[in-house]
Amino acid sequence: MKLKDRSLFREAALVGGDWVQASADNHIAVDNPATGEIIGHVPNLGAAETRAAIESARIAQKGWAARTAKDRAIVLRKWFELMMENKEDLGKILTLEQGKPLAEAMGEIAYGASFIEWFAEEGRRINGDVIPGHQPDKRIMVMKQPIGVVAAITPWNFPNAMITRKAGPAFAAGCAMVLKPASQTPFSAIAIAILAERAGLPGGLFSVVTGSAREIGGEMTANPTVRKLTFTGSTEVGAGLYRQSAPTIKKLGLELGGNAPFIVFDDADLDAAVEGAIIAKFRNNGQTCVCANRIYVQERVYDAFAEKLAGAVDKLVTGNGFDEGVILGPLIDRAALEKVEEHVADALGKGAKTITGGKRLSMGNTFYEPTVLADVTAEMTVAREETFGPVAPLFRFKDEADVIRQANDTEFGLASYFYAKDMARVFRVAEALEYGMVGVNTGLISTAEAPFGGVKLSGLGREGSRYGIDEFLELKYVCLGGVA
Ligand SMILES: NC(=O)C1=CN([C@@H]2O[C@H](COP(=O)(O)OP(=O)(O)OC[C@H]3O[C@@H](n4cnc5c(N)ncnc54)[C@H](O)[C@@H]3O)[C@@H](O)[C@H]2O)C=CC1
Ligand SMILES: O=C(O)[C@H](O)CS(=O)(=O)O
Repeated sequence: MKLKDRSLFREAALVGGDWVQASADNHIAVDNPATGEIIGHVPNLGAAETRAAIESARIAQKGWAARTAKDRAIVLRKWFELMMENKEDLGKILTLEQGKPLAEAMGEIAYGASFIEWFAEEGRRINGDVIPGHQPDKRIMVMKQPIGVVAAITPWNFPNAMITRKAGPAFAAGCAMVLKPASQTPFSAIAIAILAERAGLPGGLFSVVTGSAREIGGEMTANPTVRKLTFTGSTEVGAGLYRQSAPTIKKLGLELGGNAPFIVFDDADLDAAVEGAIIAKFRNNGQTCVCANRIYVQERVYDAFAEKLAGAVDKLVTGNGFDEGVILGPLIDRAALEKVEEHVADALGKGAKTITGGKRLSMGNTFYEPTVLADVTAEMTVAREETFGPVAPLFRFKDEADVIRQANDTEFGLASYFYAKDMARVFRVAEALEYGMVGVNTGLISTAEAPFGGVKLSGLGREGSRYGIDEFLELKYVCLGGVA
């Protein structure tokens, strides 16, 4: 991997303003999911280093919160500019450790940086209220203040954007952050921490602690100095962190698993629906929490849609993310590929048919053909569990009532999508879907301007938009008496 700025690839963690190098006898190896080769090592840290990072954060946060919103915005704007100036290097580091094609990785850098840009602006509009008093001599004020020290735990599938979607509002609100990135993809986090230092973020305000998830998470959830925990990842882990945070009553942000329905009504523009399904299903090789996990097609257009979708899927090239023309990279690891194989085998065993794809590729242990399955039913595992891979299962439905029932038959509620032209239907279906987000005639909804998040087992809170900064603020009510 050739970088313009080699210093952005650093085998070290950032603990309270100090860089801790990976040692030969206590490190975590990081591999390239496309080839299996080791690309570097990071320190295997635990509770003691996490405690130190939290204490440094507590101290640094006081000074940071005392600065004006404009001062904080200037530093964040500089951080955004440095990310964009170094987009190619950051993209290469991301492709190397996560596998997505370089163009998609650079797209993630721009998407991730957009949260820093957005919240640099939002941070200057954290306004309170002055409310008419309830008695002649009283005046009521409402202040919004930073919650303080924030702990963040992020996943491997978006190693840049899932961090900046939290760090942007946290720092804009005047908070400090201690981050544990996914062990599969730490170098993207380290690289943006280097740029944060260059942008002028004070030492100790932002730590990146690599190592034992259980130990680091255990300290983050138990330490009373941490007033907010923000997590993106699986529902299972999120529920555990929720339990662990209860004794210290922390504010929680949970962006968890999904099981998105993608519905094609018989009045849909089928070519547009195919284009949307390709994005919603195969972005990041199907490894996003908002990926279409179930595709419902109304009976009258089922065969036409299935044929068009299979034709588009056959054009998707799978391979190493650094190779020209590759659209789909590897899955993150062998276990992810085996989960995809299990889902396909279960569906075929219960009567589904393969239209295209359906087996692993010989180029390595993490590559799987983009796949379309027909005649999928609710009894199959793919209907209930997130596949997190390049498999598009097609279900049939009769009418609106039938598909709303099927689409809502899940304990998840993150993203949902449907294609239809009739405006009355668009309102009826958007209102009936039990999800935090609904894409209408589009398969790509994620943007810094909009509130991202889910309901039910998909999590708590929203990230991005003007709502996202409230997650890092506390309201203070001040009652002024004696105002005669
Ligand atoms: N709602 C959303 O925005 C997103 C949800 N996800 C969900 O996450 C899953 C895939 O991502 P993974 O990284 O495999 O999820 P994961 O939940 O295994 O890991 C996520 C993060 O949690 C850490 N972690 C794991 N066990 C922990 C513990 N006991 N204590 C503290 N930290 C722990 C991991 O090291 C990683 O940093 C899928 O279910 C996907 O839907 C992933 C990305 C975004
Ligand atoms: O799945 C995730 O990790 C992200 O939330 C996906 S998105 O923000 O790029 O839609």
